[in-house]
Amino acid sequence: MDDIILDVASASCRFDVSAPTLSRLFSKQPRRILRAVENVSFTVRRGTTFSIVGESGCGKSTLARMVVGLQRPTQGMLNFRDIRRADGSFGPPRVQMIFQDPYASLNPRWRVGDIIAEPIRELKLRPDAASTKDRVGDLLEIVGLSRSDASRYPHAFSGGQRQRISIARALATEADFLVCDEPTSALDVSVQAQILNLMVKLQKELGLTYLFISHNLSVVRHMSDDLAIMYLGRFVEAGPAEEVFSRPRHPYTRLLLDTIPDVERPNRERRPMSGEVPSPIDPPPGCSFNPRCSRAADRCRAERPELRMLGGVSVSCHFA
Ligand SMILES: Nc1ncnc2c1ncn2[C@@H]1O[C@H](COP(=O)(O)OP(=O)(O)OP(=O)(O)O)[C@@H](O)[C@H]1O
Repeated sequence: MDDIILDVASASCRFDVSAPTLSRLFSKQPRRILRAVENVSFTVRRGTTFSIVGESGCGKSTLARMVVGLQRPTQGMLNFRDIRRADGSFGPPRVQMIFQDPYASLNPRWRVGDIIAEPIRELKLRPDAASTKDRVGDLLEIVGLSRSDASRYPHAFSGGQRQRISIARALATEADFLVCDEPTSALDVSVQAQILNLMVKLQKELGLTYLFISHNLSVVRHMSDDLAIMYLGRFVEAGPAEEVFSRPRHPYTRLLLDTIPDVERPNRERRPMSGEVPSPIDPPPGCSFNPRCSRAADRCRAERPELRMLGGVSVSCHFA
């Protein structure tokens, strides 16, 4: 399946973080604009996983929130294309978000069965209480829990099980497109793998499309079809995941790759990520990565490199 389901064109999100007007006028401070996402373009193909990776504060969550409509872009467009579903209906995909902290996103006072049934009732996806209950049971089994878990409360479950409940609730809406914002980063490594495997299995079985956000390249390594590396609000490298992993062209991508363990090369030297991400309010001139780049030259400090295509991958580096 190669049809485009999401089209993002030159999307930006800027926040005005100036002091309140009066105090700004008295102290003659200029306006302070934070560029959380700057001029980002990409497409997501139906049934695939598009991953966005970058350090904390690079704008991943803001982009995810724009995709689900929780944050308006200040420029550019984000468009979901109509799709034909298995039941024959035609229309925009149903989009749901899965958050990092499954406990915070589940109402602790509700039984799990009610949490999962709520969207089914709200969207009138089942004709009566009995078939809703049946569907809840099916969903619990689909995510690897048991039907009897419906009567328990969220606190009775482990972090990994709670994330399974979040996934079941998202699927209860008959979602086609899941925006997953660091869905495993609050979990132990072994549990992370179980949740990722579940997501891969569900994608295959249900034809789901994922926009997967992570700060950790190793998390997305085995599940991404396409990958974008984000730095200070911009994509610095984007393309087919295999190509980016096997031939990273941007120095920042290489740095991110250097920080993750490689089972095939266990003795490889692993360099820790050094330096701080500059402020998105006052980004450095030229390439925003230049203060941390070992290869930075005068040109990098003066001129911002545009994204250009190199072997099927777009890269913004003067020396790629
Ligand atoms: N509503 C807001 N008002 C002002 N600034 C914001 C707002 N939301 C996000 N930001 C800023 O935008 C930048 C990008 O934040 P965002 O949360 O998108 O990054 P992130 O890559 O998801 O980081 P993290 O992984 O830590 O959540 C940060 O500097 C953040 O402080």
